[in-house]
Amino acid sequence: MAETGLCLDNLQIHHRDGRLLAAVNTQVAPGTVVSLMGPSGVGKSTILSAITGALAPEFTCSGVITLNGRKLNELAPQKRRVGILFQDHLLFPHLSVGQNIGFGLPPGVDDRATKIDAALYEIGLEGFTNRDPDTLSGGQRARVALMRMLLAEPEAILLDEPFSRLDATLRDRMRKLVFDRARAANLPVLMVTHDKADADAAGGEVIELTLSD
Ligand SMILES: Nc1ncnc2c1ncn2[C@@H]1O[C@H](COP(=O)(O)OP(=O)(O)OP(=O)(O)O)[C@@H](O)[C@H]1O
Repeated sequence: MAETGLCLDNLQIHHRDGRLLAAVNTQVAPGTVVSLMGPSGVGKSTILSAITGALAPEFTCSGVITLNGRKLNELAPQKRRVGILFQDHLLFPHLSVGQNIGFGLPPGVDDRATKIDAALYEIGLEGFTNRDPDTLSGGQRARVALMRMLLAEPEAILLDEPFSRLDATLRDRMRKLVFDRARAANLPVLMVTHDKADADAAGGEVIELTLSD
């Protein structure tokens, strides 16, 4: 049977000139979190880009990335079914909150307005459909970004320091929301963080990357 979860089998990222940037070999089981830590510039975000298919042309990657037995390496980003959350909780500024959420829904899905309303209700933002994203607080933006990602029904979640800009109370709430949702949906989560408390809250394996010479 094909292996479930997210597997990074000897994933190596090289600069175009051949220098090694980062290497990682791990398996993230469904419903668990693996934390990627290490100094600034060690290549944590670049590893996530290799998984989403958004690796900058300055880099190449080798090794095999599989998600629930599907090899991702050559797949177009939109076919990988990997969701990612960033620290800036990037929302489309020219779209309303409802349209931002709706962006996560697969095209052609029925009853979009009802699904968007239900999603907003679930994150405590009932009635926010027509609001401009710029009028939201950081915590509200974070929840909208999370919902938009989940509605796309990803098979794995990548987190690039999504809690780092939130204040302590919101950070706790957001961590719980993300980890609970991932566990409930049995999704593997790979989280980049500088904050040991994030890794402690996640409770899974911690991989410490070190700078190569
Ligand atoms: N698009 C790019 N073009 C060229 N170099 C890049 C690009 N993106 C990142 N780099 C370089 O690759 C290295 C790794 O960057 P990356 O963002 O993956 O590190 P990181 O470990 O996530 O750092 P931080 O913790 O500061 O976010 C850095 O030296 C960075 O300057």
